[in-house]
Amino acid sequence: MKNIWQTTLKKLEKNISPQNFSTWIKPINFISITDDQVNLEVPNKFIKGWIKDNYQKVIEEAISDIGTVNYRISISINDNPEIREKPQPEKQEKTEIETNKKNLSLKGNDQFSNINKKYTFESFVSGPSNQFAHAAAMAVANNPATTYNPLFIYGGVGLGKTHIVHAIGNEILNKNNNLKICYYSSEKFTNELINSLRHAKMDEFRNKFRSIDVLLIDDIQFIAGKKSTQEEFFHTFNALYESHKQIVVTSDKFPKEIPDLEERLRSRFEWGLIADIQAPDIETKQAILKMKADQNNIELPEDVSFFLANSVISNVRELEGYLIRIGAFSSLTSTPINLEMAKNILKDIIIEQNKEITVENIQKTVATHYQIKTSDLKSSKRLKTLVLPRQVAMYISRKLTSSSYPEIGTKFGGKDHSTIIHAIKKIEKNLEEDLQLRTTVEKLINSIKP
Ligand SMILES: Nc1ncnc2c1ncn2[C@@H]1O[C@H](COP(=O)(O)OP(=O)(O)OP(=O)(O)O)[C@@H](O)[C@H]1O
Repeated sequence: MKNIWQTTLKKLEKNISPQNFSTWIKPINFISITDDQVNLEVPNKFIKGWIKDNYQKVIEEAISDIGTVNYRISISINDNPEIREKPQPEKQEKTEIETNKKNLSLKGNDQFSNINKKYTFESFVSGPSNQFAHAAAMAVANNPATTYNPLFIYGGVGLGKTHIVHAIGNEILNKNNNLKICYYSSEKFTNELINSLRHAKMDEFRNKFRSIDVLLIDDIQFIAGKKSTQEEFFHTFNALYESHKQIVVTSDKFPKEIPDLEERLRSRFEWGLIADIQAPDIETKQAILKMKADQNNIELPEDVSFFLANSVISNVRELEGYLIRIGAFSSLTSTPINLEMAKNILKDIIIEQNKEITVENIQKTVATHYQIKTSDLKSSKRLKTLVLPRQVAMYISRKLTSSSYPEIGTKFGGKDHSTIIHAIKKIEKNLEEDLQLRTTVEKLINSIKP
């Protein structure tokens, strides 16, 4: 019977992206088949819900295809983490420091954790754009180091990554104040490493980081290109992972998109769960505004909230900044907030609603994202690192502007219209299969659209 499941897995692997396959399908345990029912087991409620919503039909079809029976699946939960197949960390050479597990620097959570009490799950508004990351973060906070390790959260600037990471820390601390939780930006990690190197205090540094129960590292993209930081972080990661400690990492990019990041680190980030945060929709932005207004005792009329939510494309920090500005003006002048006042205060800073979308703007945005020159997009160089951005830029140009294929061709250095059609078809096809590309293109489109 287990053979049926093995064959099903092979079929599913062909039809589901590797990322989704390893996140959702791999944790499934086959239990038994009774009549037309296949009994499966998963480690927690979150995975069960996700599979039911997204993969139940695909799995049922894949199993039913094998024989003549139309199977249904039944999923139960086994919350014993041992049943979950986990990738085994590569064996790491032990340094003398790693074998010395003495706790030299950790004396108590409060002086060490750097957790911002303000950022909690209660003060985090969940909506379609961040639902997945939010649910994954809650799962980690409820059961650290059992299911999703590491948890890798990525998303654009000001979309709540730091908030959610602190929320994990606060939630864990609320439940178990004895755990050593440590929040660090990757910049701070680097600085501390440099100082420790300079002052010959590497033993202390290592002991400190390797005696943590939950390590929260924010903005990991900043260690890109820094060889010794990556090296040290790699060993810290391994030491913690091997001792079943929770690691949470945030980044502004998907692991594969972080330039100059060592492959061995990149692959470790992909061991656990990768969850993204997208730009919030209008409703979520308004809900965030309401929460922030309440927190700051600001009376925010509905039309002003709508105006703000509409004016800020994605960055929640920016949204919050505008709200505080209007609130401050209202309080200093003792006048209630209204739409005219809000428009007046923000007239110089708010992004114009009708910002024109042009092929040139699209080229600039895409080139910045991929860290290449706009002239490379217009060139005919066939380097792999240029071909994809070029095709993405062509695809978005066609999608967001009314330019014809020949017009787009002209703006891309005089290319034939058939080249543009080919590029667009290629991207359309890849978008169906490649989650990472889909996320990138969605992010680019969101940042280009006013
Ligand atoms: N869903 C949300 N609910 C409530 N507040 C939010 C939400 N998303 C973002 N914020 C708020 O927006 C501000 C910026 O968020 P945060 O610093 O977490 O963003 P970030 O993604 O870490 O940004 P960066 O990329 O610059 O590091 C914070 O004040 C945070 O509380």
